[in-house]
Parts: sequence; C-alpha cells; structure tokens
Amino acid sequence: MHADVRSLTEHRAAALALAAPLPAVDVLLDDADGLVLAHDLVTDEPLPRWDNSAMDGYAVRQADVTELPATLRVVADLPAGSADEPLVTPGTAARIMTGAPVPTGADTIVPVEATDAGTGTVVVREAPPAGTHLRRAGEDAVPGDVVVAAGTLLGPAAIAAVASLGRPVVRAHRRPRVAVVSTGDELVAPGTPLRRGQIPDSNSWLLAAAVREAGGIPVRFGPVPDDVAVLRELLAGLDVDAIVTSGGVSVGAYDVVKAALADEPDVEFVSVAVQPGKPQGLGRLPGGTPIWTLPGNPVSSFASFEMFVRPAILRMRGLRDVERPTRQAVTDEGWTTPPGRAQLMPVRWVGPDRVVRATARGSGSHLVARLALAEGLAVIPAEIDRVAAGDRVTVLKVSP
Ligand SMILES: Nc1nc2c(c(=O)[nH]1)N[C@H]1C(S)=C(S)[C@@H](COP(=O)(O)OP(=O)(O)OC[C@H]3O[C@@H](n4cnc5c(N)ncnc54)[C@H](O)[C@@H]3O)O[C@H]1N2
Ligand code: MOO
Repeated sequence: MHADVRSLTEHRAAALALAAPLPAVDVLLDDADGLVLAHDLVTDEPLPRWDNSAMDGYAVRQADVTELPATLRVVADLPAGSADEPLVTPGTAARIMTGAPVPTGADTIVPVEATDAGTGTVVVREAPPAGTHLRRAGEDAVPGDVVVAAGTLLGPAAIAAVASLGRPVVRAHRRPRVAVVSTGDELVAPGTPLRRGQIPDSNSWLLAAAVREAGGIPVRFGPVPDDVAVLRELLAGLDVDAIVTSGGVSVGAYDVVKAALADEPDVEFVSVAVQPGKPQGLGRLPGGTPIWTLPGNPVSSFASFEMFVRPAILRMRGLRDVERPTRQAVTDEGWTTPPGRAQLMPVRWVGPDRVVRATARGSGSHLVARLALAEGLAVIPAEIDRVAAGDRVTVLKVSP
C-alpha cells in the first residue's frame, strides 16, 4: 500500500479522535428526550417512598382474616394521594386504593373483588397471605442507588425514572450543531431550472438529514461555488461545534475545499483505501472546530458520513457506544471489489439473513437515486477481491 494511503480503520480512528463529549447543560425534562445524561443520577430517597397498595381493596391485619368470612369495621377511606394516617387496630380495616400509603397496623391488602365492598363494615370472603399486594418502600431503589447512569440515552423510560425521582431538570450533553456545506459550481438548489452541466445539490440535504438522524442539529449551507475566498469566509464565520463539507477534495483543477484548507496546519488530506470514499480530509480549524471534508460523489458522501462523521457526532452527544448495529448475512449474488480497498456496498434485505446489492449497478459513487433502496452497507475487507454468491458478509444497518 502506498505510504499516504490510509486504511478504513485508521481513518475512522482519526475521524473519531476529533470528537469529545460536549459540555453538560441543565435541561428541562420536556427537552431531555434524545439527549445523553452527563452524570450518574443517584436517588436520595427510597422508591417507592413508602409501603403502598398494589390493589383497590382493604388494608387489613392478617390475624383478623385467618377465619373466613370475616367482618371488619372500616375506619378510614384512603384514595391515592390521601395524607391520612389512620391506625388499623384488631377488628378493623381501611378501604384503600392502588397507590395509597398502607396504614400502620395493616399487613395485607384484600382486593375489593374478595369482599362485599362495604363502606361501614366489610365482609372479607377470601384473604391472601400476609404481605400480598403490598408494594414495599425501597423495593425499586434505595438511597444511594444509581437510577440512571451517566452516558444513558434519555428515552421514554429513562426520562420517567428521572421524573420519578422528582427532578424537573437533568444535566445532559447538549446536541452538537453541525454545519453542512456542499461545494461545486455545477450545483443549484432543487427546483432551480437546470442548464446543461448543472445538477441539483443533493449532498447538503443528504448530510443535513444524516446529522439530524445522528442526533445533531444541522446548519445547512449550499451550494457554495468553487471559489476559495467565498468558502474561506464562510468557514471562518461559522459558530458551530463541527463542520462537514462535500466535494472539492480530489485532484481536480477546481477542488475548492482542498485549496481553501491547504494552508491549515491541523487539516490533512489523505487517500483512504475504501470504495466509495477514497479522497478524504479532516482536522481542526484555527479555533479548534473539527472539520470532515467528504468527497462529492453522493454515495461517497453517504458512506463517508456513516464511517467517519456519524460516530463522531454520537461521541459529541456523550454516547459511549458509537457503532451501528451489524448483522451477518449471506449474499444472493456475487460482485467484484476494488483490489487493495475495502468496499462499502449498499445492500438491501431479501430475507432475514440474505442480502443483494441495493442496485445491480453496485457501489458506483454516483448512483444517488438507487441509494434510496439501501438498507445497509456490506463492509468488504480490503483483502477480498471478489464476493461470490453464498458468501457471508458483515452488514452495517443504516436504515432506521
Ligand atoms: N483524476 C482523479 N479523479 C478523481 C479521483 C482520483 O483519484 N483521480 N477520485 C475520484 C473519486 S474516488 C471521487 S469520490 C471523486 C471525489 O471528488 P470531489 O470530492 O472533489 O468531488 P467533486 O469533484 O466536487 O464532485 C464529484 C461528483 O459528485 C457530484 N457532486 C458533488 N457535490 C454534490 C452535491 N452536493 N450534490 C450532488 N452531487 C454532487 C459532482 O457533480 C461530481 O459528479 O473524485 C473522483 N475523481
Ligand atoms: O472513492 Mo470515490 O468515493 O469512489 O467515488
């Protein structure tokens, strides 16, 4: 392998090394969904906070219901939320609803279905063993327990756990704001009439959606012309956490991204032994903002984002696991792969463990329309020159 060619793994590590979890901020629970908790959330109270009833029924003393039927005097009525603290003495019961604190003296809950549902007195026909239908203080968590660990993605269940501790605010990593800049004189906004040579910009939309899907906040620019001064000015004025560009990084005469960043000491341009996605750049701008410069071919942009940018965004959000799930599959068809380069082949499922290429035309980096069929990227190692029908491949699951 040529000295300035990097392996997919090496470039991925370099891309990820640019990212660190963003600072934590206080976030209202309403806004916490999808953020990542920045510290262990420890309870200082038991959960449940007190013994409470798991059933609508009667709180009784077990000794009073050993012989059945038993008639007990009802001394209290305890809906959920009741602050009453009655005493259940021998021969008495308290009517109680699910969630109400169990009164002192009672050790058993008799469901209403096992009684005559009386309010002055109650006849108990059947009684469960002592302790039944009682939800004990601390059986969910005791003081000092980590209820939600740092690094947890705050989904519905984790947010419920936070709320149940009585915390209206959590400290979570803020989402990265990621500028997406597509470059190329040939590009116009979708909807603009095309003259010969022009095409609609699709990468800024692709990358903005990919940033959002990765949990970042995209700030989309594009298309930016092949003008070094314009691009430099745009990049210098950005107030974001990271930047992704598309286009202008190969060896063409008008490769604007490469030209604009050529003198940046902390930005490097390399060839990566992968197809699609060979020409790549990455590094930091003078203020420290990480930048990944992806090739302009749409499938190359897509695959490069998957490999190099998505994991970095996940890390900035505070996630520890930044990998896509993979699945082993058998391919129903064969294809050739470029010698000495790993291949990222867009595939779709044709059975639970079987894939074919998303398009029969393969991994061609311009096949943007057919890219929409891709459900995964088969990652074919650089040493493999040919994939045969029936071969096992590792598939990165990229569709939601
Ligand atoms: N002589 C060589 N030519 C090329 C090489 C090489 O090694 N030697 N590498 C090829 C590979 S591989 C790739 S990938 C591309 C990467 O080129 P750039 O990153 O400089 O991208 P552009 O030249 O700007 O564009 C390439 C292609 O993609 C289209 N494009 C660009 N931006 C968008 C966009 N936002 N939306 C839709 N389509 C876009 C553009 O029109 C070009 O067709 O270089 C090869 N060439
Ligand atoms: O490596 Mo390029 O990304 O194939 O078209």
